[in-house]
Amino acid sequence: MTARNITRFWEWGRKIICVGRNYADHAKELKNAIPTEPILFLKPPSAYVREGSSILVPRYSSDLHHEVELGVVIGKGGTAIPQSAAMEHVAGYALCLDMTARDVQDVCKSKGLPWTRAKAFDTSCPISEFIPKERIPDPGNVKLWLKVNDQLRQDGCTSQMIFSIPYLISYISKFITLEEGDLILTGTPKGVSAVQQHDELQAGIEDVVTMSFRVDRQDQ
Ligand SMILES: O=C(O)/C=C/C(=O)CC(=O)C(=O)O
Ligand SMILES: [Mg+2]
Repeated sequence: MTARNITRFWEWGRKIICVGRNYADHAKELKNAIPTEPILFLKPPSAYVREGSSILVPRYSSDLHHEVELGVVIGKGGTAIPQSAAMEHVAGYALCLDMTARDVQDVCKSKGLPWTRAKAFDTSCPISEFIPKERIPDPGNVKLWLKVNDQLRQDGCTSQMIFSIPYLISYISKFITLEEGDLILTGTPKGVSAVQQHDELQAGIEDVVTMSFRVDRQDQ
């Protein structure tokens, strides 16, 4: 068997663990309280989409939102990882979008139901190339941005996160064993908004990476 290559972590079929409301300005724009502990949800590996393929608006949604986020790629698995050792478990990063069917999420929230249909559908996790750890020496202080059709919508910095990357790795690994190839989406800054069929999304992390995706609709 050929050795697996972490730079193609999305092919491994591992977990995608997402953190919600980790930026106060985003929690406020959706009129949510600031969390006192991390809010977590999952996406399946079938949510991944790579540049060259389109983000598909699910048939059942008419309000698909972009959320630009820093993704943390786990390189060494572990359970109950102490914060002090957390960064030793990181192989690198990816720029990610947490595509969210906001209308569906609102219905789920009003009924007290999980967000799975709103957050975990096919193509709900567009990602950049793998970014080796050394290229982002301080992941707690990098700027993320997103444009729709050349118009800037999101422009945030990971220094605004409520819960830091080491804290999140430690917190999550207390009840979900982290494995090599897992991805943690660390939450979005403010500026989320709706996208339409034929829109072009561009996103980046400072001078480290950019990526572009086109939006299409699922066949009716
Ligand atoms: O509670 C809401 O209305 C929305 C929460 C989110 O979608 C959370 C995130 O995914 C995030 O903050 O990145
Ligand atoms: Mg999100």
